Amino acid sequence: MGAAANSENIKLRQNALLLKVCGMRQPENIQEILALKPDYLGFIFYPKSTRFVGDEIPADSLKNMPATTCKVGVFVNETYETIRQTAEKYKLEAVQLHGEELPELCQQLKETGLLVLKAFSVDDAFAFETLEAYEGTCDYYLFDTKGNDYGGNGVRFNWDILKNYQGETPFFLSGGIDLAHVDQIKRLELPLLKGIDINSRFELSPALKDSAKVQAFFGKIRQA
Ligand SMILES: O=C(O)c1ccccc1N[C@@H]1O[C@H](COP(=O)(O)O)[C@@H](O)[C@H]1O
Repeated sequence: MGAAANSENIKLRQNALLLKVCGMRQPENIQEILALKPDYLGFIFYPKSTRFVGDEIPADSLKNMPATTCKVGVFVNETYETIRQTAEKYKLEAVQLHGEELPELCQQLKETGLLVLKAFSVDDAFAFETLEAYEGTCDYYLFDTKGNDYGGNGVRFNWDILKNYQGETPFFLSGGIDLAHVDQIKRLELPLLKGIDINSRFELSPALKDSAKVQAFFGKIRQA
């Protein structure tokens, strides 16, 4: 799917929470999750992650994905060139920058037509002023829990802190989200919350998603 078509799709679905399943790797498992029609599917291009795609996914296998699902590459402190080349190779439509990437890199990548999600590690001391420099440089923020690793820690942060967010960029909620959290998510009164990202809490083993559990989550969250 091209970037323009993709942003059109996202606009059409902007009233519902966008659902992203991250950390995919095995081709059969990818097909199982695609059958559930996620809005975004994430692939980790961070070599130190247990979910690193490595060579397990032939670049070709990501080329023929349904137009309704946006392919996201997750990167940690990579260069512009590496991200661009990887995006080209795997035909990614979006990039999630999950390290200490600067606003300039977000802007540069956005200008290429890629959708840009910039992740921030949140704890009770998170300084929302940090985000001011990123306004307008990315399409979404992604608020994840500050933990030992860059991502995939499986731990939630205190969502109440998001009431302090004064910015204009819409965001995804991430970090340890599990099936049991659906009701709490639905009660959140955060107008700029546009998407939910699930990952390690839906796994049978690293990068292998439990499709029945993902289906249960999607079913509950998509219920009016
Ligand atoms: O999942 C990983 O291994 C990972 C590694 C490096 C950067 C990001 C990573 N995953 C992202 O982490 C968040 C939260 O995941 P979890 O629910 O806490 O397991 C999610 O956005 C993933 O995209």
